[in-house]
Amino acid sequence: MGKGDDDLNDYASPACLLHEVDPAYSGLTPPSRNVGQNLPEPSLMEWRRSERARMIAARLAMSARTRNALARRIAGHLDALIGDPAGVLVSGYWPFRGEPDLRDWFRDLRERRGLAALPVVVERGKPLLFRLWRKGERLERGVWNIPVPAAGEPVFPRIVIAPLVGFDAQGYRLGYGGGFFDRTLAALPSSTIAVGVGYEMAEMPTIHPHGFDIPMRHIVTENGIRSHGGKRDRERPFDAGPISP
Ligand SMILES: Nc1nc2c(c(=O)[nH]1)N(C=O)[C@@H](CNc1ccc(C(=O)N[C@@H](CCC(=O)O)C(=O)O)cc1)CN2
Ligand SMILES: Nc1ncnc2c1ncn2[C@@H]1O[C@H](COP(=O)(O)OP(=O)(O)OP(=O)(O)O)[C@@H](O)[C@H]1O
Repeated sequence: MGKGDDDLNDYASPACLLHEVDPAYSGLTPPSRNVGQNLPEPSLMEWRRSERARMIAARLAMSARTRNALARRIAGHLDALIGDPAGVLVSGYWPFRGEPDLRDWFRDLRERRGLAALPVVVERGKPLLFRLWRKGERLERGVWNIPVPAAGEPVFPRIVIAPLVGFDAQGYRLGYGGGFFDRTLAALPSSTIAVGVGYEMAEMPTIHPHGFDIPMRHIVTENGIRSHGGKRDRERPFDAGPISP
């Protein structure tokens, strides 16, 4: 995808070498044997760690060209989901470790009078805050070197787009393991619409959700939209209709 006014070019060095770990190395129980069971806490943590490594390695194994093609398809589904973005505040993310690059889509959203925001890590163990991400916004490197708006009052997105490492059939999202989006969604009004975004290959039978894991209202991959907001949505998982403002 193209470079823009707010591009930081060398941001993308991975914050860790997780993607180089061979999942077979961990020797953990395969996920299919654990579906529907309550794993003891330490082994669940270990299992999540190895699943993260496996998922990140798999997406980084795709070429940048393939990832960009998938990101364009994801962007098309986001358009169908959100409809007219005018006046709607949507939080996004600055892509790293092979996440779908939706920066062009966010630029386009702003051109259609939508408002974009980026998450800021305040501190480990605390909710994220969001700052407006306007055209020409000055970005600085935040925690883990992720670019964040350098200044601005906190804003409260109506739609939170959460990049995912894995997702399951219930709409639960596996992230990088900081618990940031769970804490953040718990702190935001319940009217906030959480949209998990990732590649179809990130689907897993279950992430073995904890009590604190908050399911996404929608999961968007290159294949379409899965909605988990209500009974009717669940019956028509690929026909969610636009989100009304
Ligand atoms: N592009 C993008 N930006 C984002 C997120 C995201 O998922 N994607 N976040 C979504 O939350 C927040 C950052 N979350 C992160 C959480 C953990 C690590 C990380 O590197 N963690 C350590 C291990 C941490 C631990 O286990 O305690 C590591 O992998 O080495 C990086 C970012 C805010 N910005
Ligand atoms: N609402 C919460 N309140 C307190 N602790 C939480 C909350 N949500 C998550 N945590 C803590 O965060 C840790 C990581 O959670 P989890 O494995 O779900 O992260 P993740 O969803 O993969 O990461 P992220 O959201 O940062 O991408 C958990 O072990 C838990 O202790």
